[in-house]
Amino acid sequence: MNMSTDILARVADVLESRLPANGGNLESSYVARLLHKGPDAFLKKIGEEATETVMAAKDVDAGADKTKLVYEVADLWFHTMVALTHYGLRPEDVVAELARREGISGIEEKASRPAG
Ligand SMILES: N=c1c2ncn([C@@H]3O[C@H](COP(=O)(O)OP(=O)(O)OP(=O)(O)O)[C@@H](O)[C@H]3O)c2ncn1[C@@H]1O[C@H](COP(=O)(O)O)[C@@H](O)[C@H]1O
Repeated sequence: MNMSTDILARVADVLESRLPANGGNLESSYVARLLHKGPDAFLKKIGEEATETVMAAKDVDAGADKTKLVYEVADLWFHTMVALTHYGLRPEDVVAELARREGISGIEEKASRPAG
């Protein structure tokens, strides 16, 4: 693993420790509270952060600096990682899927799908 995937794995370890089953502390942990509230709460956050990402990208198109876009994508990745944690998945699963797709053109992949 490299530095980028190391940080994803370390954050995922912390997120797992916040699961209700692992005694996540509702007093001190934002993640424990979000996981405790359940899917509706963190899936709503993913929708919000995706929208904020789109808005930040449009701001870059209009001349704004790119820092806000990085913040919003970090918020989006973080909240998707909370969802992965709830569903018993890891960022390594997503990285493995991207690795599987590496070098396969999207156009080629779509054309090879069964008709119908
Ligand atoms: N990467 C993050 C991270 N990114 C964003 N956030 C929090 O996500 C929350 C939502 O952000 P918003 O700007 O949408 O805030 P808001 O509108 O006030 O939030 P809502 O009340 O609508 O949910 C804020 O409280 C942010 O601080 C994060 N909280 C935690 N982490 C990671 O998760 C770890 C565990 O966090 P805790 O469980 O809180 O200790 C941390 O050590 C970090 O590594």
